[in-house]
Amino acid sequence: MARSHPIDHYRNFGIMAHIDAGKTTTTERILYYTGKSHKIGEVHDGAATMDWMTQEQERGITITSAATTCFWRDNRLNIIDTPGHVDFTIEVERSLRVLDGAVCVLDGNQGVEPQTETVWRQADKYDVPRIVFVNKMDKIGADFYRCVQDIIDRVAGKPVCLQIPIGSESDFVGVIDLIKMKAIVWNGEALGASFEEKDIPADLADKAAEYRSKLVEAAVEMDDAAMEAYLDGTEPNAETLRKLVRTAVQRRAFHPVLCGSAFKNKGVQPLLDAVVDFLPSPVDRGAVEGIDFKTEEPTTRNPTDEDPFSMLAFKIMDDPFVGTITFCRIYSGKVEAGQGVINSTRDKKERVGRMLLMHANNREDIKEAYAGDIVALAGLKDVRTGDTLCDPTHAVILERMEFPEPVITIAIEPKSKADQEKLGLALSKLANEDPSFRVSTDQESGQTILKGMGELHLDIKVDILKRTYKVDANIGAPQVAYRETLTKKAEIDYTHKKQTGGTGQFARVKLVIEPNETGKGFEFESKVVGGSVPKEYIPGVEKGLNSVIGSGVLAGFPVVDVKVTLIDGAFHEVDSSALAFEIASRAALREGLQKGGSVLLEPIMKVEVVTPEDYTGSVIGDLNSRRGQIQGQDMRGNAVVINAMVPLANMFGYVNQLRSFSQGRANYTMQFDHYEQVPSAVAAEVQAKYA
Ligand SMILES: Nc1nc2c(ncn2[C@@H]2O[C@H](COP(=O)(O)OP(=O)(O)OP(=O)(O)O)[C@@H](O)[C@H]2O)c(=O)[nH]1
Repeated sequence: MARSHPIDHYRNFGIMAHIDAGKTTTTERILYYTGKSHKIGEVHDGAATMDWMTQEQERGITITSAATTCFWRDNRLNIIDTPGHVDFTIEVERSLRVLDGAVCVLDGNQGVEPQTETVWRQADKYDVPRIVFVNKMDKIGADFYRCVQDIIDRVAGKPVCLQIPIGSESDFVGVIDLIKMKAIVWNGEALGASFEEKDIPADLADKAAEYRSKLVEAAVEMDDAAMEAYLDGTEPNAETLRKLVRTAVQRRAFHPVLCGSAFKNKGVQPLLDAVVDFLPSPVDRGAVEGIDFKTEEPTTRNPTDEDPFSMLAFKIMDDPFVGTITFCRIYSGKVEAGQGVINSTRDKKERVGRMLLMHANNREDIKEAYAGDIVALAGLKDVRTGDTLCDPTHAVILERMEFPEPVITIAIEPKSKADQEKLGLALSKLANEDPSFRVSTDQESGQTILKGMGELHLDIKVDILKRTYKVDANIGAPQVAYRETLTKKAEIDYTHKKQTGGTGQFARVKLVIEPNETGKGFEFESKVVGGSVPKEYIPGVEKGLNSVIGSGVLAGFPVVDVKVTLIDGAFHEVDSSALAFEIASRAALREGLQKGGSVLLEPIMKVEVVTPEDYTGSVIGDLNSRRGQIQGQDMRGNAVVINAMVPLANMFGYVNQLRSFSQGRANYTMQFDHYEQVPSAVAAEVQAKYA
């Protein structure tokens, strides 16, 4: 079997928008018009096909990112759903990496909203070519031209109109296509309403001419010959004009703007045309960079079927019908169901079992997939988001991923035995889907601890546990993941002796406890000679030490970067046991940590605030009051980017505070940077709270 479409007929693109701008509705209409989704689910009925999970519908944000395949004008479109919330930067960034272009949907009444700013700037960061769709032109207060101006004012974009609207609000009937210089008018508002090409209405002739010149002038900049011809009085024809606009989008020279009303079924077909005409194919995006698995040298993979097979897993989801599915983008080569591949990121063999193509309402089993495809794989063993799967004989690692340390924790306590079982299952699935989410057990209390990157991140996981997995549980308040370490060397000689009838307990250990290199964690070594502590008791010693390492002496936080050496000890023929050595070592280490000047460490976050200039002063003042250290300040487009290091403990509730003093226009992202000693005044407070 051969590929269905040549790779330059592929468009892997995302739709990005502020909440409620109409991303879901637009996607639904695209799926309808491309003929794959025949039953349309309105968002307000809660039946939309892209929003898979109840949590998303209720919160009105799209958390998961799914990919859907459809076809338009003999092109193969893969729509990659992009989430947009600040706490999900990993998912946003992951999906931005695998898509070649994007459609930015604006609410025609609201223009560029705060979240549009966020996603726009993220797309800038990843250099994603994009076109703009001004939606909701039928809505009261819709103003196309204000939206265009907004793109300049708010995000320093370079809008160039390819269409202007005919009518507005309830009189919105269609658009003028400035490339063809024709009116496109829809016959009614019904789904699937037909449309006709007409002459431009007389009252819009001047406006159309004005915007047409702006378009042509911007377009001819892309090509010397076209520019020369234009200066000599010849405008490019429609085909040339489209090519020039395509070049402009690929070079990020400007952002073409279209308009319509997804809800009233107007403007969606021309939007699809624009996706095909202007957004890049995988070929336009060129070779992808990677690292050769064997030589560790930089290498590349070309977007062709002839190059060795490689693909990147960008999203793992739990599907009620087929179990775990892994969404992958194939960058080079081809792959068949049943083929053996290597997960080069983890150096593990895998077999490609079932391969699925996801459409909006159905899934199709496929036997082969090719460069450019986005496929869903069922039944992979151990693949995480960001892993590369490839040809074992030409292995490559496409991306080395580093996930930020999860630094917020909450405790979760299932209410019954049945809940405990459900919880265990659910948590292992969630942890596989999202590498920034981790689970551990508190050794002291036996509680299950969830770790994540932010308050909302964990909030949503808890929501999923309760709703999707029906786990009934008590949830603790979110806490900072503090750590403890020691500052100086200590030597402890400890004897555990107990004599109460029958056999007694006896164990003596001599430990050297010292700071270890940062990042080395806990290390233990036994240097005992001459059998003063017999070998069979060493596991007891280690067990005792580990129990303290999990929960330090200051406030019960894990102890890091400590080296413990057993240098000597003593035992008793009858009274010694592994248990006695465990007890002795435990007590010895606790004493050592006290003597070794234990301190608390706290996570310091690298915070990036992007704000309109007006709020720069307030942002900086506020960060200072949060014990933040400003690292620098820069311009990105017309926004100010402020970088700071701030203790996580002082970042709770930041999102609301920032929104309130910037009218919702400033945004931030943060990620863990390093651990640092808590200043003593603050440490006393923390200890009082947790000890
Ligand atoms: N008047 C009007 N309403 C629209 C249009 N498109 C979408 N809507 C409505 O706007 C609301 C939000 O639309 P969605 O498609 O859910 O927006 P979204 O961007 O996907 O929102 P999230 O999934 O919450 O991020 C819904 O009530 C839609 O019916 C439009 O063209 N005109």
